[in-house]
Amino acid sequence: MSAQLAFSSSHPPRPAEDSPSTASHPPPGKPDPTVGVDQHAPRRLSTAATTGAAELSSLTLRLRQALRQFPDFPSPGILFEDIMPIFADPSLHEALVRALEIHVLDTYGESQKPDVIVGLEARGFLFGPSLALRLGAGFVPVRKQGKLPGPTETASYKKEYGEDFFQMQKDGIKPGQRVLIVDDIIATGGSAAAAGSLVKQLGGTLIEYVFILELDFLKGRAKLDAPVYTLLSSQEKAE
Ligand SMILES: O=P(O)(O)OC[C@H]1O[C@H](OP(=O)(O)OP(=O)(O)O)[C@H](O)[C@@H]1O
Ligand SMILES: Nc1ncnc2[nH]cnc12
Repeated sequence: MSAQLAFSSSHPPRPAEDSPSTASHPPPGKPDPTVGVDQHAPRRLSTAATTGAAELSSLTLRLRQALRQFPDFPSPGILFEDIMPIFADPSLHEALVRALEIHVLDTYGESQKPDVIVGLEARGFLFGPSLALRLGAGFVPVRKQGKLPGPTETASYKKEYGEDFFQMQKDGIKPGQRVLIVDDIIATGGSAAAAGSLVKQLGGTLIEYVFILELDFLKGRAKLDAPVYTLLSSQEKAE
């Protein structure tokens, strides 16, 4: 039942760069790293990316140790993963936001990073806004039905222990904006899939889902049609 540390991602690492570049202005003599990348070619990580990977590894070890599990909450048979100790400790809170920042910058670089972080109610609100601020992105909430004023889009979903409706404000995302969805946990994937469909209904380009923790045995990522990254994976199926 113990949590396993993993950097779980469907992304290949970002191509090597010796100096920063953008899609329109790659460094002189270098191929544009965002165009025509051979996904299967072996890659050399830059010094910065290697340093980032080492820092990420040490941060996630600390984060994993902070998690607590509560059997039979909120209903019998559910092993509840409690992430709140991370937020009770400022140094772990900082470690979480820094780990996610490293992941996004190592994956997308400055030039391709998201315009908008979308966070899911309620636990996606705990770190989505801080991550957005670090990345210079906007933060837009996905809320449970009936909480947001003005015109909204609605999507229904089923989760590990119930059914619900999510909403976003129609003007929350401008067509073509690059969107990254964050939440604390992916279990069945129902919540995240509904959030992804809302982002697309609003015209956003969904670049990635990012979670702190993944309940691997529920195979929630199979419901998602964008890349998925989780800092930690955990919970083998309960006996
Ligand atoms: O992958 P899924 O099966 O959809 O489950 C994951 C979702 O369940 C939890 O939220 P919950 O709906 O319990 O609400 P809360 O964040 O308001 O506590 C969790 O924070 C995720 O949002
Ligand atoms: N097992 C679990 N622990 C914490 N949050 C959850 N959300 C859905 N399943 C969960």
